[in-house]
Amino acid sequence: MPAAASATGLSSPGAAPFRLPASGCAHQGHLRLPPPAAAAACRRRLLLRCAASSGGGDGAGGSGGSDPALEEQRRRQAELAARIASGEFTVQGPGWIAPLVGKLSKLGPPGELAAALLTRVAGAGAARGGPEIPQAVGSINAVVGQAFFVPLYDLFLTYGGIFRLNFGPKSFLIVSDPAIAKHILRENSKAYSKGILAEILEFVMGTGLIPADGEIWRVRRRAIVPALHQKYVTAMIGLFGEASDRFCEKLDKAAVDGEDVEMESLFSRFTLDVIGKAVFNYDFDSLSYDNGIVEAVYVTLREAEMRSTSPIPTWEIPIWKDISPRQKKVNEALKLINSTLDELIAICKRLVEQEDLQFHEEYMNEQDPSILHFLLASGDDVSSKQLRDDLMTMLIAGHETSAAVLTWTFYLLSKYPKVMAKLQDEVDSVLGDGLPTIEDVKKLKYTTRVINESLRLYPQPPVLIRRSLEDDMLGGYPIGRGEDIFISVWNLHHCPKHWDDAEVFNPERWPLDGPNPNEINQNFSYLPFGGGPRKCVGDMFATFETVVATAMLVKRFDFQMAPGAPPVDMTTGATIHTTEGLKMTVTRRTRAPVIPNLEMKIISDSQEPTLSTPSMVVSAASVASGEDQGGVS
Ligand code: HEM
Repeated sequence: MPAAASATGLSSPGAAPFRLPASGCAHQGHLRLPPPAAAAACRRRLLLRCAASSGGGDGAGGSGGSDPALEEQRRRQAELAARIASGEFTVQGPGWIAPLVGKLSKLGPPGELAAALLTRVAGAGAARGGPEIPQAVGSINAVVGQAFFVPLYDLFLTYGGIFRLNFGPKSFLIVSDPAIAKHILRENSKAYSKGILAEILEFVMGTGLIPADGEIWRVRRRAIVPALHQKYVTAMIGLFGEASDRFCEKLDKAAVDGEDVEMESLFSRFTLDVIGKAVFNYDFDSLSYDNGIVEAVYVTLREAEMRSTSPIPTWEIPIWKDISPRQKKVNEALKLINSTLDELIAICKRLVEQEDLQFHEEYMNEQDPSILHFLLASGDDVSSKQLRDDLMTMLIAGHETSAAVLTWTFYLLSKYPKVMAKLQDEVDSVLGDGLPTIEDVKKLKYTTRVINESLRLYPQPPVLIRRSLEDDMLGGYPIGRGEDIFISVWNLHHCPKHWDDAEVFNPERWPLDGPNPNEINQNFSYLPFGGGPRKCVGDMFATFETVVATAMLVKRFDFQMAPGAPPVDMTTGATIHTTEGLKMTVTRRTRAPVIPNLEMKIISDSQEPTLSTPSMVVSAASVASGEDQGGVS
């Protein structure tokens, strides 16, 4: 269970956002930072606390032995801690800023511009003479070579639930406090836009639902949400099962050939196949083939990820963007995707025109249950460009996220064999030989908890991005319009104050008979699908997809890290990737032979079951396949 979710603390002036331990380590703004020696002592205490709660040990599952990835993570944390303690990131804010901003503002437009710049560099609080948000300045080197959200965790432990981070002229507010996250995402969501995210994604998603703001977002959200109705999501379970079955065939071949497999790329292909069918009824079949369109999708995705992590926007440099081979490739990929989407839209339009249409709330075309079909059948009055933007957005939103969840779930399962054993027990008792049904999925409660817990440890994406559209108060601090904000879901999900043994993969922390954990019942300490009006529209879809895939894969196979596999480290794009893939050895599962007992049902030649005693069953199919006799299911 989450540890006590206190949202009051020492790091802000009023109703402060996050309370660090009663050691008084949290600092009240950059004007009151302790001297480096005190910071070092404070930092050591924090580290000790975190190390004590760090996972990799036995925990619920018992990985048995130290995890090199965790060791490396600890080493980096200690290194960064030493740099924080040395004062490298700490700026002492001068008290002359507020009066100077006041004077500059009175000097007409040039003065106003200078005041705005100074406000941006110094922070809104200082510029307004109000309490100042704790401030850290980083050298870009602090983030290079590791996923950028990792050092933010250490800074969070030092500076509290909201602090400012400056990289040269760029300034960001880092939010790791549930109450502030709730304020931005839900209570005052209208005052925040997608900011940088919209700018970065414009080239691929245009005004699709993720980057869109204002009226366009409102209209498109209202059109798209109804398409993911209960009946549609239930129908998708069949699709998840079929795709998982194809995945199993692929793994089966590798198991027979004794070849190790790189699971991260396979998960990516699996989820691409699923989302293509689900959103616009297109079979990428990327698990079987590499073709032009699959490559085009990946070129585009990698470009989006590169743009979201690159410090210099080379793609905006006028001549460079026309002659750079990389940009040419991206443009060609986009052209191919757009023409494919246009073709799919045209085909679907023809189908809808020929249909004897009776549109209603849970409308679904049995042959083509895709979201595109629903949107066109609903008479959605939308331009082809907007429709394309929406489809592209869902393709990307529903692809890499689910793939990343599956990747990290299987990594965690390989580290926690007891969790894997319990998971396989549940799956064996629930799933039969056919594809899972909605009833089965509802019974896969532990499997669902495994996914919930994997999403806690590896949230996808690890940060949510916003920009303030007006002045506001965050955790008692005034902030100005135009602030770029990162809500660190990673920090929220790893906060030692909120979670017992925060670093341990422990699906048991979520009771099986309890509600499905979400941002509401965890009061914004757990945000796997965001929160407020911009919450993910595919949360149910994605949960069922990852549950079905996990269940079907672990039913058929055992998974271990391959001998000599590279260490599994994190890197960031839009989601958390591994640095060098997830190389695993996959083996067919063998199960202990079932010894028939007198309580078992005897199957006659005619396949009509005759009961020798009133209760139990051995199915003819399982006898024929040898499943229960140590064979392969
Ligand atoms: C495990 C898989 C998934 C995860 C972890 C996930 C996570 C998220 C998160 C955290 C957000 C909120 C972003 C923000 O507030 O800035 C979001 C938004 C969104 N997601 Fe997902 N998502 C997943 C799967 C899907 C799928 C399968 C679809 C489509 C079928 C989808 C479609 C969207 C869309 C359209 C939005 C934007 C909603 C809006 O702004 O109104 N997602 N997702």
